[in-house]
Amino acid sequence: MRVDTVQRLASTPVGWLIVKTFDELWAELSEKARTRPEGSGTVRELDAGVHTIGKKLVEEAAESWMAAEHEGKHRAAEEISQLLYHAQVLMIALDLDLDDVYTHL
Ligand SMILES: N=c1c2ncn([C@@H]3O[C@H](COP(=O)(O)OP(=O)(O)OP(=O)(O)O)[C@@H](O)[C@H]3O)c2ncn1[C@@H]1O[C@H](COP(=O)(O)O)[C@@H](O)[C@H]1O
Repeated sequence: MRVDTVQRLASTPVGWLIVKTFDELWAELSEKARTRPEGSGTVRELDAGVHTIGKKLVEEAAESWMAAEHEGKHRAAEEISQLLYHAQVLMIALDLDLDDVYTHL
């Protein structure tokens, strides 16, 4: 593990370690969309289009809900991370910036 990653590690309320923040994921996915590296699932998903991304988003929302009700908060956190990932992919597909969303918060 890289030294800067170790330095950023911190305990969370659910006892996990932070390895990537929302903003860091956004920067990474934006770069992938720009450079289109081979083997990137994000590039594959962007190429599949808004309909496919939207279905993944709804699927992860449902899995987050089910995990929250029946599988406990650790599993819910895992599913919510996937929900955030797919939300970011959908934003990139629509050429939305973070500020376009933040303005509604
Ligand atoms: N955080 C994610 C992430 N979350 C979810 N996914 C994708 O979404 C899929 C989850 O959907 P599925 O429900 O079908 O998968 P599953 O195996 O059934 O998992 P469960 O939902 O049942 O738990 C995963 O297989 C990944 O393809 C993600 N793909 C990528 N990332 C991040 O995005 C970065 C860039 O990824 P690439 O573009 O692939 O390089 C990576 O470094 C990761 O940090």
